[in-house]
Amino acid sequence: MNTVISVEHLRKTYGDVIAIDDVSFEVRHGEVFGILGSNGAGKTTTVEILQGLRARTGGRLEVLGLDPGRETDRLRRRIGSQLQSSALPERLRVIEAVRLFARLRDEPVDVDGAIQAWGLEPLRNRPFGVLSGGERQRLFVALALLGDPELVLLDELTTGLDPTARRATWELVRQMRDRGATVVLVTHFMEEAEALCDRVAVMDAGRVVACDTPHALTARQGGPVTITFSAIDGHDPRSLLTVPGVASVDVDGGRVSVTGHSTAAARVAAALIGQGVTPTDYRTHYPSLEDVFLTLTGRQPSEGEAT
Ligand SMILES: Nc1ncnc2c1ncn2[C@@H]1O[C@H](COP(=O)(O)OP(=O)(O)OP(=O)(O)O)[C@@H](O)[C@H]1O
Repeated sequence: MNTVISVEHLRKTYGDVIAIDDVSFEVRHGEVFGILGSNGAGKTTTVEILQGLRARTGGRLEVLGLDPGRETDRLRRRIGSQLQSSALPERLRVIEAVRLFARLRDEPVDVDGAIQAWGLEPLRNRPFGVLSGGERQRLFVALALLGDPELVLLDELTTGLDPTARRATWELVRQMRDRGATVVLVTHFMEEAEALCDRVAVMDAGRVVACDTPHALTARQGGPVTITFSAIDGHDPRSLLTVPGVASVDVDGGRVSVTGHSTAAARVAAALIGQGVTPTDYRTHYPSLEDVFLTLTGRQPSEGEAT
């Protein structure tokens, strides 16, 4: 699979502040790659260096075969980048914004096609200033994707959106990927990363502390699976300790709690049925990316950098 972005030992300092200490990762063609981290982890600095908006202090970097530090203009024509909200004047109409950005592309852009594709037709003549958060994001996605860039960089795309608008925006990201773009998505929403990303890099204090698929990370670092159900008269839950993969069995206030390897959930269910016991409230909690994040960094994704 082609490598679209290759980052090796990237470093960025601002005077005494080490924003990026030592970051390495690769992004492959056609994937949605997540960069996760709490506030101040170095995510924005990383994606700004990737598109040549900031100079690196050290390390090697290649984006679409180009050096963002030296070949910035050539690179910018091939990538789509999400704007910050403040980047558009309040009175600029949606259609005017799309036309303006279309002119910045080398190749002719089908403006009406873009308006249709991203559901902007009803908003066509509305000024940017009156758009809702979700409508703005839709416009930003459309602008980032004008001219079908090979690589799209999105930084905190859904911050400030309500759950419905957030899910609608996730759909837009999936559409980008289906059109063949490679997407780099900066987020501190673990649920978003789990829903969208093929692979994620977890950043903490200027370093990548893990990089893999969400599934591999949760299987490796998310901790055990927990199974709970109500104790049943005449059944000794400790008999489950002999089930392969089970690590512990506890009974507390009539509630049985079993922990173990991810394969234990199915095996415990089978063992219970074999013992003639069928709990009606059998629940399984699989570790999530949030658990992984906590294990790896010792903090919640929304927490700031420890000082
Ligand atoms: N221009 C700058 N001058 C000095 N320090 C900076 C500058 N830009 C960023 N930093 C510092 O570098 C570190 C990384 O910042 P960055 O914005 O990349 O983090 P982030 O992971 O994107 O955080 P957030 O989720 O809050 O946006 C932070 O400690 C920040 O204060």
